[in-house]
Amino acid sequence: MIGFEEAVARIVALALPLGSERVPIELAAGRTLAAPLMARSSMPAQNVSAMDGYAVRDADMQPVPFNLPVCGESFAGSDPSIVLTPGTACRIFTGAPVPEGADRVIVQENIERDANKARVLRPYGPGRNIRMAGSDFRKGDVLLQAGHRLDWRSMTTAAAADRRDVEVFRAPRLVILATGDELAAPGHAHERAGAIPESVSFGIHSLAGGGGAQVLRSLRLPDDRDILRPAANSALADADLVVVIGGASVGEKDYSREMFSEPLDYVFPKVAIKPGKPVWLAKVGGRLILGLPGNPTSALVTARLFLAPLLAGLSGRNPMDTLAFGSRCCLDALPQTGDRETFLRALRTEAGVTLAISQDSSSQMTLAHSNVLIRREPGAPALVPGEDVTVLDF
Ligand SMILES: Nc1nc2c(c(=O)[nH]1)N[C@H]1C(S)=C(S)[C@@H](COP(=O)(O)OP(=O)(O)OC[C@H]3O[C@@H](n4cnc5c(N)ncnc54)[C@H](O)[C@@H]3O)O[C@H]1N2
Ligand code: MOO
Repeated sequence: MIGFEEAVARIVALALPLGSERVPIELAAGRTLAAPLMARSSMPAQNVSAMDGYAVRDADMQPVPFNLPVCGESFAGSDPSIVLTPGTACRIFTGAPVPEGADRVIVQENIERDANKARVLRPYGPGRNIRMAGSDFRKGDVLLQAGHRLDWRSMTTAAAADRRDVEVFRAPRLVILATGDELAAPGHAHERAGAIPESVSFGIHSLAGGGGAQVLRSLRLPDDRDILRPAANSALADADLVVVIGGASVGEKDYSREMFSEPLDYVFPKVAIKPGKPVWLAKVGGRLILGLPGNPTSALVTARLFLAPLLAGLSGRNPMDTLAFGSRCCLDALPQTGDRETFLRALRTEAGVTLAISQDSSSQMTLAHSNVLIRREPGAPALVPGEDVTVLDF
């Protein structure tokens, strides 16, 4: 059985971008640029005022107080070709074109307006209060490099480039299949004896969306081969990646592998980790199938460790960026690790990390109260409180 590092190495080798497409900027959030994004025009396009006040010429300045007649006004969006008549001031607002000939903008707090006159009352200081054309970026500048993921901050930068469409890597299409006779839609489990709420797909859907996938559908299926097989085949027909939840182990109704008609070409059939040993990844044609164990904590831990880097790579990002391990002081004692690499659920606070109250792989309560995984090597010794441990955001 391969270990965690080898499983990740195999994912990195096969998680390559699925190609690129042009999308309207309003659909580009969360996508990764497939080409550099160049500015169509300079920002600002002309010299603009940084403040609300009056544009003046230095040659007209006198010891305060003094008066200047006000001729004209410039608002954000006004005609940029306006010229400042010598011996006058122009009323101006933040973001408005600075009239040709003006050297500075005096903020209105230093000026008293009296009908057509601006009376400069106080010394206005050395600041010119003018943003020069191209001072943020210039026409043709590369604002964002290929490989950059458009987050909420860089979406603003991208839109500022004045491009209607952007070239991004294709979002991996995902189908989620949750299997198990016992599963009911949340809100309906109590209606049937033996049923439990199908919960894992909700976590996986959310992780996948945040990871850049387009989730085509998420289905809840019984352990019935006649129902599983067509669902599995149509998932493979539509998706780049199918995520199957449950049935990964050796139970008599564990059909997650045999529900696919075509033979599975395993990337790995299981991994020596705890929790989540039955996790598997296979190729069928050009598609991928990731089988997650049904136990909710096992499913979410294996999704964090393997689905996150897989989606990153398929959508044009570096898979290893999702596996940035750090080090933290552990406030609890840790037991010796068994023969599998172990990922303990824990909560990070300013003081350090504390173990989740239950380390059972079926736990769902603790998922909401954990935000890191503590990674421990196989056979790692017991630790006393206060020692540093390796952690990953969870
Ligand atoms: N004899 C053995 N038994 C088990 C082994 C083993 O090696 N030999 N492995 C254990 C390990 S480790 C795990 S993890 C589980 C994984 O089993 P499956 O992937 O086959 O999961 P299921 O049997 O389908 O379900 C396990 C558990 O999780 C609940 N479940 C399943 N899907 C969902 C869902 N979508 N939402 C909420 N809860 C779900 C299910 O009801 C079961 O309680 O196998 C061990 N057994
Ligand atoms: O992988 Mo299982 O997660 O140990 O219950």
